[in-house]
Amino acid sequence: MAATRLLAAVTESQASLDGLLDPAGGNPAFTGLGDQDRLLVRAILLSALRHLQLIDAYIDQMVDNPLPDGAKALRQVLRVGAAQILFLDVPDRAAVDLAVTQATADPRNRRFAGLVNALLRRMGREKESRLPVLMAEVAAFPAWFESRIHGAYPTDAAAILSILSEPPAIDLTVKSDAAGWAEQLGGVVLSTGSVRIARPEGPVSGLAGYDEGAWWVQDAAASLPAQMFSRLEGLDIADLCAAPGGKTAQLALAGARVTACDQSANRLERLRGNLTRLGLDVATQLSRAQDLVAPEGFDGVLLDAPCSSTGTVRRHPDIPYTKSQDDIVRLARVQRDLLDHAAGLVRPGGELVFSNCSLDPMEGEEMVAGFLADHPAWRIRPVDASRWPGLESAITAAGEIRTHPAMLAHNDLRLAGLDGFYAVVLTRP
Ligand SMILES: C[S@@+](CC[C@H](N)C(=O)[O-])C[C@H]1O[C@@H](n2cnc3c(N)ncnc32)[C@H](O)[C@@H]1O
Repeated sequence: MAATRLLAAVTESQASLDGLLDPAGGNPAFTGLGDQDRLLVRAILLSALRHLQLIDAYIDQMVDNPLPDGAKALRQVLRVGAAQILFLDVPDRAAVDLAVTQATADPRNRRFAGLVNALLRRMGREKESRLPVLMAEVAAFPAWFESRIHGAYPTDAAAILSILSEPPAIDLTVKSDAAGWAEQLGGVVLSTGSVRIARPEGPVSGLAGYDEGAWWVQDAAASLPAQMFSRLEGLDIADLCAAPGGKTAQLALAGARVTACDQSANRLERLRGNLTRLGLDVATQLSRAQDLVAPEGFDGVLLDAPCSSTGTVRRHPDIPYTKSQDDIVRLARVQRDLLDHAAGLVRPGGELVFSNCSLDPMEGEEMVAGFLADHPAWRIRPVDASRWPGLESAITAAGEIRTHPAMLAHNDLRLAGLDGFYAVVLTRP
């Protein structure tokens, strides 16, 4: 029941999956479940959303008459059943029985219980032969999303779209001894300094080093912006959109005096908890970045701005269904406002690092070009392309960073890929 209700919330009401599944304040249909059921529901939702276009096309091919628009509740039951049958290690019989029970329990679906039973059983019988054909034929994501990726990455779009349906590896930013932690956790050290491990069966909090605060989870691409300041030790640095604090931790670890600001009390609380576990000390400020007043200014400012997050679809497969092109336009405006304000907080000669996890140039290269056109004395300080071996292609001609998920390719898909990120260092005259 919970899975169909939550899938409906994402696909029909554009609710964020992270928000729905948040242990503190998430949807009661999820938070009220026991641990095992939560794991299963999460796995069903991730699989259903990663393969939603394919699942829908499969369902549509199997019914004689197209499901009417009014049959939304029925489609959610079929999607949840199909996700288990096609992509999860759940016995087909159990997935079919559960779907039929659900259909029977809902007055809107009761008369379709026979259809649910027949369709899902047939899916189980035929999947071996039909799934590969559908995978080759059906576009993986909604048209608006695919078209933005094709427009921005004409040569890499196919590789990007293909890896976006894969669950990502886990990258850890370690306080020290990356080689030692890689050996202990069975991972590899990336050129970013991160330790990459294949996704463990259980929660990461069960891994060695978690309790002692030796590392934190942070995609390798997300670890780049904080590394881009030319100097941090002993400097005053503001982290304007800081929670949950991955970049704040890097800045503090490098010896900066950090003021971590976020507009969300809950998320700032999470940041404090994370920094406490890591034994790192920073000042926190609950504030909108636009309202932060600092007459003395800062030596450096990090603006890791809110964005469409399209670079993180591997871990947030709801994004193509909860965001739209209009959101990208709106968020680019928000980012520009925040960037203008952030610029005013930088001391003369200081650095402003702007970053976000969108794949869309409108929220990155184009937005920053607009800022530079309006602030002609500001400059990009180009990143040295040899700094992170293997990521040379992530440095733009202007010296910005532009990563995408098809980078850091690996034969073992469990260890491949990178979040999409944009980052640039801007210097104040
Ligand atoms: C992409 S997340 C930041 C991730 C964080 N920098 C990290 O590395 O862990 C964006 C954050 O910006 C915060 N935020 C959004 N709009 C804001 C604003 N106008 N002022 C301050 N914080 C804001 C959100 O609450 C969210 O925590």
